[in-house]
Amino acid sequence: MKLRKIMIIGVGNVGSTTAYTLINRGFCEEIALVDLNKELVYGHQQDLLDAAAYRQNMIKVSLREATDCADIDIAIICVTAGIAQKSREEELAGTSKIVSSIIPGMMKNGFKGIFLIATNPCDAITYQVWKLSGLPRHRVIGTGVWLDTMRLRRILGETMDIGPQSIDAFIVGEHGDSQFPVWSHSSVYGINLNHLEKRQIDFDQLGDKARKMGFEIASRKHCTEYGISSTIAEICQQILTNSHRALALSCILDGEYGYQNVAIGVPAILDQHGIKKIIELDFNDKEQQLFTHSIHIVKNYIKQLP
Ligand SMILES: NC(=O)C1=CN([C@@H]2O[C@H](COP(=O)(O)OP(=O)(O)OC[C@H]3O[C@@H](n4cnc5c(N)ncnc54)[C@H](O)[C@@H]3O)[C@@H](O)[C@H]2O)C=CC1
Ligand SMILES: CC(=O)C(=O)O
Repeated sequence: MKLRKIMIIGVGNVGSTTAYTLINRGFCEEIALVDLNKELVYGHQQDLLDAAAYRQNMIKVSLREATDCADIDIAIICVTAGIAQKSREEELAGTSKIVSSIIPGMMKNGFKGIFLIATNPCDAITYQVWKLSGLPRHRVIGTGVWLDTMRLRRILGETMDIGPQSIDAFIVGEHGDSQFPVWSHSSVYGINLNHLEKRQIDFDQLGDKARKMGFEIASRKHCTEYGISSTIAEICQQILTNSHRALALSCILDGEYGYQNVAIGVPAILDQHGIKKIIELDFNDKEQQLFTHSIHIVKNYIKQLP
């Protein structure tokens, strides 16, 4: 049986918590850590190995260079030169420079897996990794708006006293300020949310709360790590188990929704090869306008890539 191997590039708050989450979920056999800060990454490796010792299955936690990647199934990008404090766009110049210095070397050294990007601004960096890698688009995926979607489901769940897993609401667009919830397609057991709680709930306010949650958290603890790490682990698990589940991810569009040459958050089905199919939603007029606006925002970031 082939061992499943995940590489984490950038082992700071997000990378180290992702490694810990992967260990506790137990569906891969090796987690390869890559970071410029050799002391930090050695410390994380030893601590993570202590945690892995509690598992029934053998999980190797290795230290590697990004170029040592020919046997890796999924490479997670969570590097940064400094995390954003107000808008994810603040990171564009710094993170795109780091990404340019990493991806070509990986491709030269035979990377054959799937890239999963969490680094911000997530959609633009997903596009950059796709361009630099030359991989088919189904093998380059951004975490996109899946975290925002889970935040929305969590907030709705608290308000409606229903478990988040039973709420089929989701967000599309940029992982940033121009994202929006698709209320026209949001339901509980097939009952549209607008019908279910028409008078009691201010849906726009809840959507706004989900959109701002990242900075609500970061303003208090400087970073967000637990939510995104569960998001990353969830996406890896769906890929490595060939689940065919649909999540709202940053995908490279090639004609879907009438756009191409852009990465944006849309629902997509995941299988062992990455994105199997992008689901095209029938937006109402307002949603279509919001989506077009979000596309323009991301395209503007893409123009600024090196
Ligand atoms: N997509 C999402 O929903 C979320 C995205 N993020 C993003 O994730 C990224 C990471 O955030 P944190 O972990 O909090 O930052 P951090 O500063 O704690 O970690 C970044 C790590 O990258 C390493 N690094 C920098 N350049 C490198 C290179 N060339 N090669 C290898 N490692 C390198 C640093 O040494 C550091 O350990 C940021 O872009 C942040 O905005 C964070 C939370 C949620
Ligand atoms: C930092 C970030 O992108 C988030 O927590 O949503």
